[in-house]
Amino acid sequence: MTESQPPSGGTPSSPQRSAQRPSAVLPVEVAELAVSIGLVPDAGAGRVEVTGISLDSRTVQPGDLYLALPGERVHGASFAAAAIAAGAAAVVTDEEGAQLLAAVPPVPVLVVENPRSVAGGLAQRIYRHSPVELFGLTGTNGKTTTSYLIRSLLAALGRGSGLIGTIETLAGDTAVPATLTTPEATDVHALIALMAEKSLDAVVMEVSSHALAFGRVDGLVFDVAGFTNLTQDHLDLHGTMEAYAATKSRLFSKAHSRTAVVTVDDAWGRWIADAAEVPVLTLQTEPAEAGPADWRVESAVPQGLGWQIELRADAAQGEDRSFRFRTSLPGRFNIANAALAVLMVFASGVPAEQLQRALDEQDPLSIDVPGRMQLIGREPVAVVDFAHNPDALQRAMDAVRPNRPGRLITVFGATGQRDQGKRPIMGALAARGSDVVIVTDDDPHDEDASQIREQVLAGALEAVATDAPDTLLETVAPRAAAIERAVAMAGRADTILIAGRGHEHWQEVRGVNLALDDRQELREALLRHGFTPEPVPGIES
Ligand SMILES: CC(=O)N[C@H]1[C@@H](OP(=O)(O)OP(=O)(O)OC[C@H]2O[C@@H](n3ccc(=O)[nH]c3=O)[C@H](O)[C@@H]2O)O[C@H](CO)[C@@H](O)[C@@H]1O[C@H](C)C(=O)N[C@@H](C)C(=O)N[C@H](CCC(=O)O)C(=O)O
Ligand SMILES: Nc1ncnc2c1ncn2[C@@H]1O[C@H](COP(=O)(O)OP(=O)(O)OP(=O)(O)O)[C@@H](O)[C@H]1O
Repeated sequence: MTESQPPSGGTPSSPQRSAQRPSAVLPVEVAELAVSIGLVPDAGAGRVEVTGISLDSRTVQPGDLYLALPGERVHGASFAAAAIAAGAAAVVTDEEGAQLLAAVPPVPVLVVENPRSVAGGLAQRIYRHSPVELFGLTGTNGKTTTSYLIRSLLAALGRGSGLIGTIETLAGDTAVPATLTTPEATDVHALIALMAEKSLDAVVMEVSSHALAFGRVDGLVFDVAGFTNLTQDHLDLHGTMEAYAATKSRLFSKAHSRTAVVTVDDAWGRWIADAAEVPVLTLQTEPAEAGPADWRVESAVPQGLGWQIELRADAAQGEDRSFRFRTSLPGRFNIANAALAVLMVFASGVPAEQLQRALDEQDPLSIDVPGRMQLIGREPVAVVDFAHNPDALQRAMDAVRPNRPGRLITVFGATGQRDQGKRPIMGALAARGSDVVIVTDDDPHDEDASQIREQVLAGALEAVATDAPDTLLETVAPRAAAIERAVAMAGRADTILIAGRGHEHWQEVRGVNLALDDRQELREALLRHGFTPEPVPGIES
C-alpha cells in the first residue's frame, strides 16, 4: 500500500485553514453548554442553538459557537465581530475578551476564566458521535511514521481508519493537508465526528506536546496510547526536558487513555512507563539497552532497504508469544516504529493469530511515508527525510551513511522561532557524521535566516576545529540552490541526505509560503546532472 499521494491529490500548495466537519450535527442549546462549563445561563441563551464550534473567525460557519481566546499575538475577541458576521451564534471568552467586545454583541456571550480549558468539553458536547476506536501517539520522533504503519496494519485487518497528523488528515477518501500536527480541540472533535460519520472503525492520531500543553485533546480518551521516544526538541515551549516529559506523560493519565504501549529504549521511556496511570506494555527495541520489558525486539535482520523483525513477549508474560514481520522502511529507528505499531494494534485487542496472519499475508508495514526516508535516487543514493531535531538527524545520517567508498553530503538548516538551542548541536552532529555539510534555510518564519544559518554553522565549525577536521562546510542560502550544489558535487558512489522539510511543499518566510518541495528539487537536480531518479509517488516525473 502506498500513502504518498499529494494531500487531496491536488496541486501541492500551502495548507488551507480548513474546517472539516461532520455534515449532520444536532443543535445544542447555548444554555445547556453554559451549564456544562459551570455558568448560570441568562434567559435569552436557552433559545439560541449552536451546531459547531471554532476558535478562529476565519473558519466560523453559520450556527457556530466562537471561542475567543487570548492569543500570544492578539486576543481572539478582536475578531468576534468578524465571527458574528460569518454567522457565529454565540461567543465564549474571558474577562479581557468581554472588555474588548466593542458594543453589546447581538449574540449571547459566555465569560469564563480560561476559555481554552473549556474548548475540548464544549466541542465534545457539540459534536456527539458514535464510538470509534482511538489510537494516539506521542514522543519526539516517529509519531507520523508509526501512525501510517498502524493505519496500514488496521487496513490489512479489514478495518478502515482515519488519520490526523503532521502531513494530512485522512477521512475516508478525503485528504486535507495539515496546518498543525494535532489540530485545536474544536477541530479535533469535529474531525473525529466526521470520521465516525464516514463509518470508519478507528482514528489514528499524533498527539504533540503542544497539544497536551494547550488542551487540544481534552475530552478524548485513547483506547491505546503509544510513546515513541524523547530527545531534545521544543524546549522553547517546555524549558527543560523534565517539563517536556511531564507534558508528554499527560497522555498516559486516566483522563486520556485506557491502555498504553511505551517504548523504553531511553530513560525517559522508563520514566513515562512508571508515571503512567493506565496499564502499560513496555517495548524494548535496542538490544544494547537490555532491561526489563514486556516485549522486546529479538532480532532485526536487514532485508532489502528495510528489516525482517521478530518481536517476542517476555517469559514473565506467561505465554511464549512472538510476532514476525517485515518493513521496507530503512533506518534502525524504523524497527522501533514498526514494533510499536504492531504492539499498539495487539493491545487494542486483536487476537495474536489474526494479527500474525495479516502481517504474513499482506506485508502491511512495507509502505511509503511521505518525506520520511524517501529514496529519490540510487546512484548517487539520494534521500529526503523530515529529520529536524538532533536525534532524528543523527539517526538519518546513520541510516544512509555509505558502507562503501563514497561521501555523505548532508544538506539541512534549522527552523526559525523554534528551540534555538538545537541549532549548534545539529551543526556539530552533521559535521561529525558527514563528509560534506551544506547549511541552508529551513522555515525561517519571521527570523533573520542568516542568523539561523550562523548558529548552525557555529556548531559545525566547532566540530571541524576539534574532532571532524576533514569535513567540508558550505553555506548555500536558498534551499533549492543548496540541493543543486549537493547534486553537482556528487559522484555515483556518494550519498546525499536532504534533511528537514520532508513532505512539505512550501517554506515559510516572513508570513509568506513559498513553494518548495525537497523531493521535486532533488529529482530535478539529479536529472539535470545526468543521474536517473526513482519514481516518487505524488511527485511529477
Ligand atoms: C505556539 C502555539 O501553539 N500557538 C497557537 C496559538 O497561537 P497564538 O496564541 O499566537 O494565536 P494568535 O495569533 O495570537 O491569535 C489569537 C486567537 O485569535 C484567533 N484569530 C486570529 C486571527 C484571525 O483572523 N481570526 C482569529 O480568530 C486565533 O485562532 C487565536 O485563537 O493559537 C493558534 C490558534 O489556535 C494556533 O494556531 C497557534 O499554533 C501555531 C500556528 C503553531 O505554529 N503552533 C505550533 C508550534 C504547534 O502547535 N506545533 C505542534 C507540534 C509540532 C511538532 O511536533 O513539531 C503541533 O501540534 O502542530
Ligand atoms: N523512532 C524514531 N526514533 C528516532 N528518530 C526517528 C524515529 N522515527 C523517525 N525518526 C526520524 O524523525 C523524523 C521524523 O519522523 P516522523 O515524522 O515519523 O516523527 P514525528 O514524531 O511525527 O515528528 P513531527 O512531530 O516533527 O512530525 C524522520 O524523518 C526520521 O529522521
